[in-house]
Amino acid sequence: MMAPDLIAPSILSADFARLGEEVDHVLAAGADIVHFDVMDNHYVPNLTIGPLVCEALRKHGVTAPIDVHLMVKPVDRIIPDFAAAGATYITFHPEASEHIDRTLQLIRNEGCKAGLVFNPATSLSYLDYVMDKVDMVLLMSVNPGFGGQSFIPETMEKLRQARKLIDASGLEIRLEVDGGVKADNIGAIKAAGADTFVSGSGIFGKGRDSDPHRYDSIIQEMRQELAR
Ligand SMILES: O=C(CO)[C@H](O)[C@H](O)COP(=O)(O)O
Ligand SMILES: [Fe+2]
Repeated sequence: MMAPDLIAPSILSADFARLGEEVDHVLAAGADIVHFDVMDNHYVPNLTIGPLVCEALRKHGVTAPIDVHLMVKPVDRIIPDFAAAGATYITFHPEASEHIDRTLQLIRNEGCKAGLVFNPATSLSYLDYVMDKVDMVLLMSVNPGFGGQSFIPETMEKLRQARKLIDASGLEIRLEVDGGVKADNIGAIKAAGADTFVSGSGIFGKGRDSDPHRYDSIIQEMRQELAR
């Protein structure tokens, strides 16, 4: 049985000068979880935000799950800091960890849900011996590092493969997709097997200054596409 759909706005495309307000607005508009992109200018060619910002969102009053997508190498030493800062999910790229099994266990031992992230050219075979230590499989539908890129169509077939693996495992594992997700492709992405949808520029893209109800209408449109 498929888990309920979750819409996860990526704050990478939010207005960082008003981050707390942006997160409040998007959650009030009906988003389910907050996708938090952490980039280190080493594993990926961009630099973003760390545990202090995650903690600041919790202090601001955000109670929704925070989905921390680590694009950092090495990965292990930052995990306890994110757990202490209030992360709910912590996902990482297998290429960024020397010991994937150990990193997954570290995340769960810190009290968070653990996930593996697959770049467009990364094989799903990384799941082979760790399926029971994973709460989330995240398929990148762009190469990581930047918001606003186009969805890579080959992701659809990979999603179908990942859905089969998850269903065959009988475990409760979310299948998330990240990169180029918009209202006009979210329905097809769900049909391919995803249940958790990250969208950055698709939600925050134009800002809400021109239309204060923009986040409500875009999330409503996504929900309608998911319900078809
Ligand atoms: O992990 C990411 C990039 O590495 C972002 O989550 C992703 O790109 C979201 O942005 P958009 O929806 O604009 O593609
Ligand atoms: Fe992401």
